[in-house]
Amino acid sequence: PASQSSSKRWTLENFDIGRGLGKGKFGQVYLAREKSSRFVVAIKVLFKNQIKEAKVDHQLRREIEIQSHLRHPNILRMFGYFHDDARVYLILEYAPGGELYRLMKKQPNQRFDEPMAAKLIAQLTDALIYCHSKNVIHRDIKPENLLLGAGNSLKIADFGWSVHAPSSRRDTVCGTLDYLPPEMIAGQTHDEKVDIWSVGILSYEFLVGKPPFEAKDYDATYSNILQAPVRFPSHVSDGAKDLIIKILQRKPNRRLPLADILAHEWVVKFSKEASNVIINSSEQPSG
Ligand SMILES: Cc1nn(C)cc1-c1nc2c(-c3cnn(Cc4ccccc4)c3)c(Cl)cnc2[nH]1
Repeated sequence: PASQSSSKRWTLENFDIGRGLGKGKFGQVYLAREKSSRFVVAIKVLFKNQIKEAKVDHQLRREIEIQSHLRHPNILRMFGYFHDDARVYLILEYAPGGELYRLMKKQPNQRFDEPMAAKLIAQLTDALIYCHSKNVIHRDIKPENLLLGAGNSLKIADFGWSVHAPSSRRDTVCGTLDYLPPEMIAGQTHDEKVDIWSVGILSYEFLVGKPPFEAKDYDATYSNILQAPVRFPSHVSDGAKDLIIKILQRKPNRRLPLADILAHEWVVKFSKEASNVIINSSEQPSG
């Protein structure tokens, strides 16, 4: 709503705070409702001392700068932010479907059918085409950073790692390596093609239920990302295999461009088909 322009001075007084929605490394997200408009949002609360200790305040500033200026149906909106002496509050779009990986874990065999996977891949690709058109690379596309809006629409959240391309990562990678391309784990300069690699990893994970280079430990994963051939279970169709192999090319320039992913026959065919995904009906708000 126009009244929620990001230039308005917000304070906690403007909101009724509801239940906790989730926890991240630096803070917690709460359901909230803006009092005058009764508009429902998610408020991410981050502690200033933790941010300073971890020296990620530049990352937070970048997340705010980037996410508050992006406008796309598959990118979680940031409506504004405010802070008090101890905390920073990000006013974010509320995604009623919750975290994508939870929905995936609920499916039979903990993976999506081809129509659902193709729909998610098409939405993710569309959002990244938009980001790259603004010279923004996300760099941290993984199931934990994907939420579900109304109608199981995909929402990219958490731009904490996004930068303007090209870039050479200075901060140490923490958390899983599974979604990072060879050039990033080797600490080389990288560009927006790192996000294409993540689409390939996620495409595999949506259809198989786990990422292709997953291994028992960090070093084994590292080695797999750099040299292991991608292996597919027999239930993965030839069309899906063709797409994923064309995306997961170790040389960035050989990767299928995002526009060609959207136009790939498997994506076009299945993103139009109805999917029988089990939605988290218990969590859908009534009405
Ligand atoms: C959970 C959940 N269940 N249902 C039915 C809806 C949701 C929901 N969660 C969100 C969330 C949400 C919550 N946690 N997280 C993870 C997190 C937390 C703190 C820092 C970084 C990342 C995101 C958001 Cl931002 C935005 N919208 C959300 N909606």
